[in-house]
Amino acid sequence: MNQSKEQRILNFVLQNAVRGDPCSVLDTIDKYCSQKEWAMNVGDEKGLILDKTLEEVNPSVALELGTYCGYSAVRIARLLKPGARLLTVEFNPEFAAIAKQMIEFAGVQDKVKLLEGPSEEIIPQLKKKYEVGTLDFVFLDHWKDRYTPDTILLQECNLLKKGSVLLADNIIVPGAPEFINYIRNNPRFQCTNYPSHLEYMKVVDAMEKAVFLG
Ligand SMILES: COCc1ccccc1-c1cc(O)c2[nH]cnc(=O)c2c1
Ligand SMILES: [Mg+2]
Repeated sequence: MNQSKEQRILNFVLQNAVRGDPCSVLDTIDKYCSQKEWAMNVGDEKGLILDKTLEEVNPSVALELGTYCGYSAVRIARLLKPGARLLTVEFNPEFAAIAKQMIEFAGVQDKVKLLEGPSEEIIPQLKKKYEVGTLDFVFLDHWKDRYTPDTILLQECNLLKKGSVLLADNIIVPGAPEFINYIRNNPRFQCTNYPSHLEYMKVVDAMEKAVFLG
């Protein structure tokens, strides 16, 4: 059975990156996906916006919705302070299996907990099953039509506190117009738009930061 693109990306990392070196893993994925096969990693340009937001927030507990191959999980985990942790949610079992290996190869497995399943099922389990109090940072990078319902669910589950930061990918492409309408018209969030480009392409994209005001 021929390999998936995600398996080819992982194999390229296993053969070309330095085990235990997150930056080497990120650079190797970016090299493969810009030169050989495009893939929906947040990438190096929008990745810098993610880095800067993480350095501002310096989260103790971070949540990622949409793991894919684990690129942004590695990107986030490499910047976490000692004792801080990332919970990352992936619905697709094939992607989750690839991401698990990617995270372990990068050596950040002690900081990352990969949760396989639909976000709408996992979010309500975070407090009791995964011992989460509140979330300092949430990266939304999954199905665009889940951005709004999952943001509402995070609030309903009391997982956000004053100052919690949401960062959403793909505001332009594929686009999340309903989320933008919801979050920018919601007085409980302070929003900032970050223009950028679709990963590995000259196509315009953007990220949106939304700070929960409590
Ligand atoms: C499967 O579509 C791939 C694609 C095709 C064209 C343009 C954008 C995207 C795209 C880019 C992303 O960063 C994404 N991030 C998370 N979940 C996505 O579905 C996603 C899709
Ligand atoms: Mg994305």
